Amino acid sequence: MTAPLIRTDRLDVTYGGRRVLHSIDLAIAPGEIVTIVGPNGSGKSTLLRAMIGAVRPASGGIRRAPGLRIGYVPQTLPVDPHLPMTVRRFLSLPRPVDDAAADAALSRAGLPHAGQAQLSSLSGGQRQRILLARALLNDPHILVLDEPTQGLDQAGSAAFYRQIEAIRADTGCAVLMVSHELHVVMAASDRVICLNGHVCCEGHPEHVASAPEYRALFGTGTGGALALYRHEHSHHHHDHGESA
Ligand SMILES: Nc1ncnc2c1ncn2[C@@H]1O[C@H](COP(=O)(O)OP(=O)(O)OP(=O)(O)O)[C@@H](O)[C@H]1O
Repeated sequence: MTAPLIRTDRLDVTYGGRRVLHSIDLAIAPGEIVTIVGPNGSGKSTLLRAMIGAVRPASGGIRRAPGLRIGYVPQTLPVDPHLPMTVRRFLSLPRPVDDAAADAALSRAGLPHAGQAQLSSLSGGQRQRILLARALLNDPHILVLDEPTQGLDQAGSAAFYRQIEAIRADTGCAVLMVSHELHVVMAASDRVICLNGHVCCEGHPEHVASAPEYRALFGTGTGGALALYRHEHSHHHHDHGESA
């Protein structure tokens, strides 16, 4: 097996003595798309932030491949979206980038002509793509996205995840993202990890969607959407006999 880009080893994170992540073992291989799902407060953002080095583990380790470049997409725009500022200028904060790099990143993110647009004029979906473009500027080995489709409707989310898949196909980067919408991301994920302070279950998206641990957390509320997904995309679906 190829060496992972990032791996955690019995990772624990505590806030003020309260443990929010417990003994997480997780490895991301080059080029794979991994989605973390879990209820509110289950530690999803904390896990991402620990993996990029923004939160210190209480115990356990995190190993990153030497020279690893990470592209991080935060939940929301880190500047006031009403400030008068063009997209092009935003992409040069905090580090100036040349026009060729900015254009390439905007194209990859699916907004090739947005450079001169004002940030304030963008829709929620377009703003997410600008954040994605910014994360692509340093040609990352891995993209890390924290609920990138928050506030988008299902069609907008699906389009965003297709863009992520296209970027992976073009650049070969790995993707680690948090999502609430398993039924929307499952088509674009190689592996899903269901988190609730610890790893409840993981595996192929359809395996996780039908796992009792996942259903205990989320109920069967996505059953209809899953059926729709299967109907549309997997006419030859059959059970691979995986067990939790
Ligand atoms: N900086 C912090 N200081 C103290 N507690 C925090 C901090 N950040 C998060 N927490 C707490 O840690 C727990 C996990 O939070 P986290 O944001 O990682 O969960 P999440 O799964 O991403 O949640 P959501 O789905 O609501 O975004 C929550 O109980 C949260 O209140």
